[in-house]
Amino acid sequence: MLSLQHISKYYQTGGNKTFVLNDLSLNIDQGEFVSIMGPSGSGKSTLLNIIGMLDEPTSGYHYFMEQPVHQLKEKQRSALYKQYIGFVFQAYHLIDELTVLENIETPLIYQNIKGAERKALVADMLDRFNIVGKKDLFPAQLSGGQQQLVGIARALIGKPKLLLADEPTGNLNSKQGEEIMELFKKINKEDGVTIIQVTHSEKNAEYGSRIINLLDGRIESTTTL
Ligand SMILES: Nc1ncnc2c1ncn2[C@@H]1O[C@H](COP(=O)(O)OP(=O)(O)OP(=O)(O)O)[C@@H](O)[C@H]1O
Repeated sequence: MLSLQHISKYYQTGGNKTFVLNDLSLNIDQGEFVSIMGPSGSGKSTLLNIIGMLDEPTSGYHYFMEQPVHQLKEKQRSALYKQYIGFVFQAYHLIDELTVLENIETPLIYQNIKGAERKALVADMLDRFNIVGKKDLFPAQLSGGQQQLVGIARALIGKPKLLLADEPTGNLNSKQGEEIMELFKKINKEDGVTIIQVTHSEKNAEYGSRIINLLDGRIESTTTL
């Protein structure tokens, strides 16, 4: 599904190049649940953002769903993203002025899905995530755990093949975090959604089938569970 080959990313600081990712290669198959760990500054978010096409490497080859992402134009990349990828952020990134229902609906509007179908899809998602009663509330009226559920519902509404999550439980208490991890496990097992998550938590990482440890922009070790 995903192949990164010799990916590097550096920033020019003064006369020096600071490498955030250094000649990193990685393959991920459809159906995997991968956890990325590593100390602060080791390049985890940068790697996830490159996989999610929110950031570009300085060099290297990036293939996703058989497409050479490194050769695609911005418009083609964004079409690929919209079709296949859902992104969940630590800070939720919900739109404050929109209700729960409207936040979840947003990706479908971008995908030009008609009103009646949108309503049906959102209703299913609200039901599945047990948040029907919250549909007309605004994000500020929800707990952190509920906001993250909305963030995940929004990421999944377009039926992505790949779900990317950057510290999805970082702002949650351990019970809420566990619920999110259980939900990820279910999405991965039952719906076959491939998941790549960045986490600082050993416990959360173990929900995955493979743990990749980054150090200084390189893969230091990989553990298969
Ligand atoms: N625009 C930039 N200019 C220079 N350096 C940058 C820039 N953006 C990111 N970096 C550096 O890239 C490195 C990796 O950042 P990244 O966010 O990928 O790390 P991380 O492993 O996700 O860290 P954390 O666990 O703290 O979130 C950091 O040292 C950061 O300072």
